[in-house]
Amino acid sequence: MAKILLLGSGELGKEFVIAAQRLGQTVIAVDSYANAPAMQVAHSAEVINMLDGDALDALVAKHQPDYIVPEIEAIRTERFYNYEEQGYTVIPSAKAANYTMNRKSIRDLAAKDLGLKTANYRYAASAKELSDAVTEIGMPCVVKPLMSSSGKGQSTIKTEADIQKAWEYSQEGSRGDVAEVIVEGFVNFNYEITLLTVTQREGATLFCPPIGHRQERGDYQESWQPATMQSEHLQTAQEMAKKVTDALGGAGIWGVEFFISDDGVYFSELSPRPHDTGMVTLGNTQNFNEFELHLRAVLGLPIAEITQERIGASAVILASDHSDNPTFEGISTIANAKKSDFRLFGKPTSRPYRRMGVVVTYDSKEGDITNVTKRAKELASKVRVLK
Ligand SMILES: Nc1ncnc2c1ncn2[C@@H]1O[C@H](COP(=O)(O)OP(=O)(O)OP(=O)(O)O)[C@@H](O)[C@H]1O
Ligand SMILES: NCC(=O)N[C@@H]1O[C@H](COP(=O)([O-])[O-])[C@@H](O)[C@H]1O
Ligand SMILES: [Mg+2]
Repeated sequence: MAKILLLGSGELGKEFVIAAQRLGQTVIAVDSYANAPAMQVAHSAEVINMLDGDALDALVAKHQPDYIVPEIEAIRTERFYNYEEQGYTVIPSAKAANYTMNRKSIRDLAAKDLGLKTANYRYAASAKELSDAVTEIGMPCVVKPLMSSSGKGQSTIKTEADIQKAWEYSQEGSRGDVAEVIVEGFVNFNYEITLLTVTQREGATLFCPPIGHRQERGDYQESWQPATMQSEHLQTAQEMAKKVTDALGGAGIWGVEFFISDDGVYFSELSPRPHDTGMVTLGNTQNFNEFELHLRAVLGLPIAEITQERIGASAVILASDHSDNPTFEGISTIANAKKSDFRLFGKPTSRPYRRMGVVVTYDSKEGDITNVTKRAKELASKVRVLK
């Protein structure tokens, strides 16, 4: 029986804990607030500021876990290297968690060291530097805090007048203690995908069928699996995913994000953990969902194969207001729909655009992916989060 210290307890952690419970593992769920989704299904919970290295050290010393499993990016990941030296196993590895929490480390690794094709980019640490970077990159361009996720602090600059706003917005959305931003040339892609990639302690790197998705405000709205794509683009994406996960090292599932445009496949970024767009696998589109695959990789259990069992889609249920007691309207309507299912995450509070639940739809492999995606979107739109 392994003891897992889960650092971050949102919806992705919750499904991971459920997978771990099914295999009889013990999980301590950690986050910065009480009653977070994964805490509701774990053996025990801890509330700490995970950016506080000393608090993190104390927690690891107290629980002496077999596996440290980061679920969010905003963690004092520099300490992970010490834990590895002390003999702890960090998932997928200290380097992976540390590099991916900062867009600068992962982008320089991918573009400079590994030579992967990415958008043009610059960094900026002030409004003035941002203005200079925009001149070099050209408009439109995308600005993101070096430390943020789910599109927080992200905006697109289309005209000179947007520059100051983009800087201010980036500073509001930045997590952690870094003010710097990345400025990326806007990639005019035809579509974007997440390639769920599984690395194992022993055994080959495995790939899930590609997931297509649509984003708004830098945050995912719908995802579908499989994404229709040319086999040569898929092969290029798989090669790039293998290169970057090999360089970061360790075992686990990764969500590797790509843009596919007329001039080929661009690497965007990757999560060293289950990916939000991968919630589509909760519709049993595969023999193992992304959380079960992550768990197997964490525990070092072999994965004989990953197979697509049916097609599916997911669509998010977002809040529109602040509330300390959010409730839902329209649940019986979506419960009544065929070939679909849903999750409500149990987040104790809501805020505008906070993801509170997800709808999944599915069909047989002969079904129509556009139709399945349309159904997911329509069902999700029937739910309202009330304050
Ligand atoms: N350079 C770019 N050109 C065009 N679109 C972009 C670019 N960078 C980001 N986007 C759009 O914004 C979305 C979010 O960007 P990104 O994945 O970098 O943000 P994030 O905050 O890390 O999101 P998450 O944590 O959900 O993965 C992308 O999926 C894409 O739709
Ligand atoms: N794109 C990353 C992502 O989807 N992460 C998921 O969102 C949670 C935070 O949600 P919150 O901001 O609503 O607390 C995280 O804990 C993780 O499960
Ligand atoms: Mg992303």
